[in-house]
Amino acid sequence: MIPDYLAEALGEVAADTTGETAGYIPELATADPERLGAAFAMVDGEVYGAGDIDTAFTIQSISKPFVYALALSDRGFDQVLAKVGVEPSGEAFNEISLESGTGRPLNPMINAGAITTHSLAGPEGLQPTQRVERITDGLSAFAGRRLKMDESVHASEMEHAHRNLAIAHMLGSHGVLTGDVRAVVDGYIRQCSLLVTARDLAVMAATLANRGVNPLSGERVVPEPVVRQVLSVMFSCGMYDAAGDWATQVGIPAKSGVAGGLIGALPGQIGIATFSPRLDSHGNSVRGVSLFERFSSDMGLHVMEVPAAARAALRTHHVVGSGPSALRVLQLQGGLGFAGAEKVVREVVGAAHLEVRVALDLTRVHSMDDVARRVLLEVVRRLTLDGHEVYLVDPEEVMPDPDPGDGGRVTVVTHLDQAVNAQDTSAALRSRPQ
Ligand SMILES: NC(=O)CC[C@H](N)C(=O)O
Repeated sequence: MIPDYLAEALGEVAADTTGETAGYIPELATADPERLGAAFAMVDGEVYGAGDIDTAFTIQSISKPFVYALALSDRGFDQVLAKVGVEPSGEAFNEISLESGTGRPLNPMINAGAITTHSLAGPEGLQPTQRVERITDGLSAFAGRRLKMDESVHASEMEHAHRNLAIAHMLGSHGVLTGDVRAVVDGYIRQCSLLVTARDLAVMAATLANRGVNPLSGERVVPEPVVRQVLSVMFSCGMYDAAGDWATQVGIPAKSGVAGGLIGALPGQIGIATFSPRLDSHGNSVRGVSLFERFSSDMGLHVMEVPAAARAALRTHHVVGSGPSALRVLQLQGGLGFAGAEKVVREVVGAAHLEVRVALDLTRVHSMDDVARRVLLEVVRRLTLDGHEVYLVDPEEVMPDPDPGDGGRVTVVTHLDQAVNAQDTSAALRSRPQ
């Protein structure tokens, strides 16, 4: 089903031959412009694809968020943020743009920031070759397999690296780069010359979506706070001077590369990668952008769209029985976060006509985060203090340690009918065994 959907999406963009392969790197200019592939990697490791998802090409700027993650992990936020900002530049990726005064690059997604970030990967004092090794190891961990370098692309790009060398010398003049500036540029271009496939990139993106744990290998590659930082910067800066359009039209943290790769990562959901070498004026893959626009609207992936789960957290809200033993039942569903739990608060706390007996039915809830748990415990506590009898229907025990404390009392049952039929909560119902 999903591969068919992907194949259909590829079919819809294949006719678009607008754009050009990257002309400023001779090796890339000769790439087959018709190559086209798309891959989804779920956070549980399932990978789907269609088209050229096993064709190797150089990662180029898609390496930038991953090396940024390594630098943040290796050197800490303070050291990295002192050298590289997080503001979108609104300029082309290879603009020689530095923050006035500090000389600090505006963000790690443009070349100035990425060259600086490259120099911050690994512990201080590494030799350039050791730093490239650290980066190769790190990006291989994100992919879940050993990545190799395309020496001919590296040589071709190094031969024409005038802009990157100019940027690096500007960084050196501000003390942002120290030591052998040319060696840093060479290392950065080696990082960009690592060979990946769309399948690899989808897994790398899924590792970010999966809080820094590679869903295939199970290896934790970087800590969660680093992932949040990287995804945030991808969202605001990943598509260079098309970042504004991207945020409104697609709305997924993303990163593009001039060899035609494009990735998107949605926290807790999915890693997406597309491959098509022809680029638009921003250096982003033309067909790749079209595919992401379609994925975002077809699957409701835009981060500003309310996920279905949160919208429908409160499945039903009804009363069973009548008179003093009537039971108000609130049936919740899906993965409960703050938004879902807040709906329960709105329904019951301070409600004008609320039955004495209230049941929160979690039978259809598959998970809840700590915020949701704390909100629901507070609801139970308040209802108890207001004189209500509260039941928690929780057959799968998705709510850990349901005791509200502070005078709150809840009776945990495994089936709703146990709450419906209860006459005397102390005798008829069992609490969760201690
Ligand atoms: N946007 C890109 O992919 C640019 C990467 C390329 N290696 C460069 O530095 O110019």
